[in-house]
Amino acid sequence: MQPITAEIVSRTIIKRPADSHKGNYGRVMLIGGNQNFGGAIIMAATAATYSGAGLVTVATDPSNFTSLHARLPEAMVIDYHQTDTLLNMLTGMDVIIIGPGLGTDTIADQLLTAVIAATHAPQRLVIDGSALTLLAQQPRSLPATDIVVTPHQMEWQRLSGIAIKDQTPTANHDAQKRLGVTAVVKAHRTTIYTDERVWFNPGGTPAMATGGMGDTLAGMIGGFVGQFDDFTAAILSAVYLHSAIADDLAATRYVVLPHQISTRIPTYMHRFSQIERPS
Ligand SMILES: NC(=O)C1=CN([C@@H]2O[C@H](COP(=O)(O)OP(=O)(O)OC[C@H]3O[C@@H](n4cnc5c(N)ncnc54)[C@H](O)[C@@H]3O)[C@@H](O)[C@H]2O)[C@@H](O)CC1
Ligand SMILES: Nc1ncnc2c1ncn2[C@@H]1O[C@H](COP(=O)(O)OP(=O)(O)O)[C@@H](O)[C@H]1O
Ligand SMILES: [Mg+2]
Repeated sequence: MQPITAEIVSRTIIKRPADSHKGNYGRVMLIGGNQNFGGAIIMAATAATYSGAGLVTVATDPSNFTSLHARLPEAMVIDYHQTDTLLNMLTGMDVIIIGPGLGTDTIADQLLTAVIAATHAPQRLVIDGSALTLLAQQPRSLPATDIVVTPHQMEWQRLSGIAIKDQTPTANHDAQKRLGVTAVVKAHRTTIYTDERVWFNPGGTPAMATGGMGDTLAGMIGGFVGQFDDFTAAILSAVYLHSAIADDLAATRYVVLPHQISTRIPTYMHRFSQIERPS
């Protein structure tokens, strides 16, 4: 196992070319947020936007439109029941994040099936939260493109079949290879599995044990993979920064809330982009 290092992050988050525009930094669609879990998709969309995603569209239940706009006017919205419109828009997206607050009812299940079938390379797919539970209940063949799953230990148990107590790096890596996607297994010390390697995140604090913390990470990962070409490095950088920001906040706070992390992402990205590293 290798630790994610600050060097990886500073090599990944580079200064933006002056001659660039929002179309260069990722069109990201987030799909989730049912009538009960609107907060999850709002937190994920907030994190994606603060992570630098060029254009953010949220496909969600219409009951979330007003609160989303009040928190995040930068985001566009679409009713996720309008499947034809959604799938049409999906073709123009660089990154699709599905699952935060999606729920596991029939509508959610059908939506996941439709989105997986419509996603094609070079689009990048982030599967989180309820979408992982649905995938565990009914496996579907995934498109041949960059895909990352972001389960916590219970979701990983459902998806991989490995009981939490048996989730060793070796067992997890075998399961990741079977699934054929990058896996971010979230815990106190999050581990990341690619075909080649196992990484661990050196940061993280129990001050992060708040609902929405993983939704925020999913949004960060989506924002980063939409901007930075190296898929693995973008994921590792998001995982590292998410907990590095939390660790700094936890130096003086008992609890860290997800939105407190999101609002600080641009400052941390700026800091890492200023560090010159030999390539
Ligand atoms: N404000 C909101 O709208 C929120 C919505 N959420 C959404 O709710 C849906 C269900 O997700 P949940 O994760 O709550 O429910 P799950 O039922 O998938 O998992 C939670 C269960 O897993 C257990 N568990 C074991 N190890 C764990 C670990 N390392 N980390 C976290 N939990 C662990 C917990 O104790 C709990 O019993 C998802 O779509 C999620 O995005 C949650 O993110 C909470 C906040
Ligand atoms: N004790 C802890 N130490 C380090 N990180 C933690 C701790 N508790 C939670 N986290 C982090 O918070 C996030 C929680 O994700 P998740 O359970 O999916 O949250 P949610 O679905 O409520 O948004 C993960 O990134 C996890 O690593
Ligand atoms: Mg989660």
